[in-house]
Amino acid sequence: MDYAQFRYALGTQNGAKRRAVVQATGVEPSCLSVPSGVSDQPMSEEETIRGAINRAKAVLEKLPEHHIGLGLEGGLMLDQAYTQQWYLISICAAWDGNQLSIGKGLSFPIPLQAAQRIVQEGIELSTVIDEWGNTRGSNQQGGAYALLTEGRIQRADVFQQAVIAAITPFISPLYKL
Ligand SMILES: O=P(O)(O)OP(=O)(O)OP(=O)(O)OC[C@H]1O[C@@H](n2cnc3c(O)ncnc32)[C@H](O)[C@@H]1O
Repeated sequence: MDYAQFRYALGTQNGAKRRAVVQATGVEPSCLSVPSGVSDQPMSEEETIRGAINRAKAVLEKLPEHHIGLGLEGGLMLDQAYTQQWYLISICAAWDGNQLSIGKGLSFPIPLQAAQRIVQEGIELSTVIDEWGNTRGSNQQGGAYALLTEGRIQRADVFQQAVIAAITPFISPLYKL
């Protein structure tokens, strides 16, 4: 399968997200910041997916000479069913002007202390992660995944899998049977 057959437009300038697309497709996307239309810190899976879709559609509209618009969105969700735990999620939406596809990356539990500060102080996850890791711009680098796992998992790698999941239906012949 040739993931490099398309020209991709990515709805952000974020370095970790750009690397994820390069790793997933083997080609450099055109990057343009577009509004997600959701809060800076999405607090549910539904809101995170909506932000990803908004970005994918907006960037393809702005860069119509591309085949696929990609929206990558990070967010938090509370698992009320089993663990009462907050999870970091990484979603990719892919839109070709006709068909929409969603890929979901690794869902990772975040410490209660981080979730409480985000909810109570209205701050973003990256603020807490940068504070704890004594870094700046962690969301453009390894992210919370890298801090929590001491580098075993990188934000770009998680989004890479989400991107592959989202674009494979446009590429694999098995979806056209
Ligand atoms: O530049 P854009 O594309 O907006 O990327 P972003 O990282 O700022 O924004 P997202 O919408 O993907 O994520 C929502 C918020 O969650 C934060 N966030 C998400 N995943 C993160 C991670 O792995 N590490 C640190 N912060 C993260 C992020 O910094 C935002 O404040």
